[in-house]
Amino acid sequence: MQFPDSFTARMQRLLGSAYPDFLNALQQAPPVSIRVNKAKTSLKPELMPVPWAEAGYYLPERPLFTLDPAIHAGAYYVQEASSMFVEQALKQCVDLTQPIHVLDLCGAPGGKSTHLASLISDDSLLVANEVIRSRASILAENVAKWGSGNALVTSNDPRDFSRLPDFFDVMVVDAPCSGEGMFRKDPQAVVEWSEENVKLCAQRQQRILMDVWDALKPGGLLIYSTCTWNEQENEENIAWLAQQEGAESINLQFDPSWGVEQTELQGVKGYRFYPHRVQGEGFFMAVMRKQGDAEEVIHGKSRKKKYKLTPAGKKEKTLVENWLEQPEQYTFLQYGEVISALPENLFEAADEVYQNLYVLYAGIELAEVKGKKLKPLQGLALSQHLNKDAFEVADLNLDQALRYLRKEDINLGTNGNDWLLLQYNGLPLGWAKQIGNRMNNYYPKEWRIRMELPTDLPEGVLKFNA
Ligand SMILES: C[S@@+](CC[C@H](N)C(=O)[O-])C[C@H]1O[C@@H](n2cnc3c(N)ncnc32)[C@H](O)[C@@H]1O
Repeated sequence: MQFPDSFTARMQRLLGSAYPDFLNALQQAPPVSIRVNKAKTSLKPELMPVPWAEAGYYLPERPLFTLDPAIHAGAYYVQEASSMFVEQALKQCVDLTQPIHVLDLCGAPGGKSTHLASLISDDSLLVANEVIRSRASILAENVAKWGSGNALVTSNDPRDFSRLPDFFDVMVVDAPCSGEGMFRKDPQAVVEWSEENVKLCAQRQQRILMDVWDALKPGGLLIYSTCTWNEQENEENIAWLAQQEGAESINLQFDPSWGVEQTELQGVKGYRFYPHRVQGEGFFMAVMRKQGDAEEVIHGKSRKKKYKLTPAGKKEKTLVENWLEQPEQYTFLQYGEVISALPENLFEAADEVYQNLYVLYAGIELAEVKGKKLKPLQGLALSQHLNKDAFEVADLNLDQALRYLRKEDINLGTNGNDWLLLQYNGLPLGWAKQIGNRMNNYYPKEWRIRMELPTDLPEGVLKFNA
């Protein structure tokens, strides 16, 4: 792999005598890692753990993930290991037992959003945002598959968040960057790299940070990250923010054997990931605390009386209530034909988000009203809070599961007129409607597997027991 001269010169300056090791690591195959959804599976895989992430594991090789139904069920997410370091910032700096408001500003495809969803409490709110609409749909899909039920997926420009002053306790800005850390995984990133682009990225990152800063509560935490190594987009930007806003740099504690490199510029600390030191791609992260006292801001106090969210009708609520475990913890909402559920304590905060942002997906989408009947929705099938006992459930083998996920007609030899929840290894995949001895496949068209199935189907990536 040939790198631009100025990139090489900078990396030589940054790494000194370790530069040949770095170069050598860039020629190796990138490690493959996943993060397991512990709310969906009790499995502890016999795999090497990612040291800084409780549910992170390395795989010995890259399987054909598409052919593993468990990934479609949201039982795990394929995520680059270095970026799982965000977990350390959350665990070390935030009381995760308390209800908090968290923003993942640059969210698609959803690695950090699904990770955050696993770390925060059920009564905390996650706003997973992605400005680019087509990418926001992918984010919504991954958030729905993860199934936490306390996330809102929005598609807004960072500047729109100024409409929510002092709203978030934690903000993750995983900024669009020049992508040097992805050179090994994505040769196109090398082609697109230039000093000019580094400069443009750094300026755009400053703009993004300024645009969202007001939405962070006094005393709130900013987790800033990029997948690049140049200082302009990393330490220099964070030092600039500290100077502009008087934000305090937060120091993280970790085992030196992890290989994470700590840097400091003007008293501001950053954490660097290099492929010759960690099993992961290039990554940078810094943690800052906004000045002020968090106690000054009271959550959930709405200044307005008129809500945008509409509670579901009594009749509809009664019909869907037992579809969730612990329904008493939810408020049931209806917009148009869709009935959804949100943790009850999040109603005010979610309404505030609805008043000010474009919301694509919210909470648990439970059902669509079809005349006098209700059609269960995909969000319910994949929810961590689904009450399976409320439905007729059918187990699929690997071949049937993949055909179902391809949206093919499958025949299980059943007879009836009910909705069927289809599952693989105990993991719900979606719905089918029985019509006598036929069955209609209700898997979402946009999510379907498009590849042809091989004749020899591989085993799943992991043996999941739900
Ligand atoms: C590094 S990626 C995010 C990866 C994601 N956090 C994850 O863990 O899966 C950066 C994201 O920022 C989005 N983006 C691009 N321009 C942006 C802008 N001006 N403001 C905010 N986000 C932007 C990109 O579309 C992209 O999805």
